Amino acid sequence: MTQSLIQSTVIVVGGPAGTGKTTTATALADHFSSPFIEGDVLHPQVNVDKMSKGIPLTDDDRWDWLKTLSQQTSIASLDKDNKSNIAIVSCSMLKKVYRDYIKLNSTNHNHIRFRFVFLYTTFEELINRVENRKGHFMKSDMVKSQYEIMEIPEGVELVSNGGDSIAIDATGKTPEQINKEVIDSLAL
Ligand SMILES: Nc1ncnc2c1ncn2[C@@H]1O[C@H](COP(=O)(O)OP(=O)(O)O)[C@@H](O)[C@H]1O
Ligand SMILES: O=C(O)[C@H](O)[C@@H](O)[C@H](O)[C@H](O)COP(=O)(O)O
Repeated sequence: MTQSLIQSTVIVVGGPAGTGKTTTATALADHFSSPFIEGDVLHPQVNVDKMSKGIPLTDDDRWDWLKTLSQQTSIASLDKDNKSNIAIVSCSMLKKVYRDYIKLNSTNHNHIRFRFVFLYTTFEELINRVENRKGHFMKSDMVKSQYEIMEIPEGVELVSNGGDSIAIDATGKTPEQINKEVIDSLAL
């Protein structure tokens, strides 16, 4: 695939609960003047109910949600009124198979460049942040299951090796530092 076929870019900001997805995605949207879609808003009510009770989602609960967020963000990136030709979405995308699924289920994956920005930090920091977060269905008892299944992008997944992903260790960094590191690493 040559660069000339690329019409737009979808940036998916991921990582476990409390890692800073919404904070980073909002800052990226501001930087690029691009739309930001909060992935949690696209869950069907049945998923929200499950997570609210502290029950982790299964892969079968996730596929339709991942497809929906991929397609809505792809459409937003291609919208003729979106001059940046970039759209941003937050999604935990904890496993490689979810990242692959998001890309393959886009409306037009041959013409959309994907960038998966995976943020991670320590388990203790995540627990602390999620416990202090108000008004969200994810409670801190869900962080353990997320941390256990989390696959930080590595090897051929990385942009530096020809892939679509960047992995950012957010530990001890301010949102501004993280944002700069992300923008420098995106290779857009
Ligand atoms: N780099 C950071 N350092 C310290 N706290 C942060 C940082 N990034 C985000 N936070 C805080 O952590 C909490 C979770 O951030 P949020 O962006 O909502 O994460 P997520 O969307 O991944 O769940 C919020 O209270 C936010 O203000
Ligand atoms: O920021 C958060 O609170 C979480 O990351 C939240 O977004 C949740 O994890 C997913 O929406 C559920 O999906 P998974 O079970 O696949 O993480």
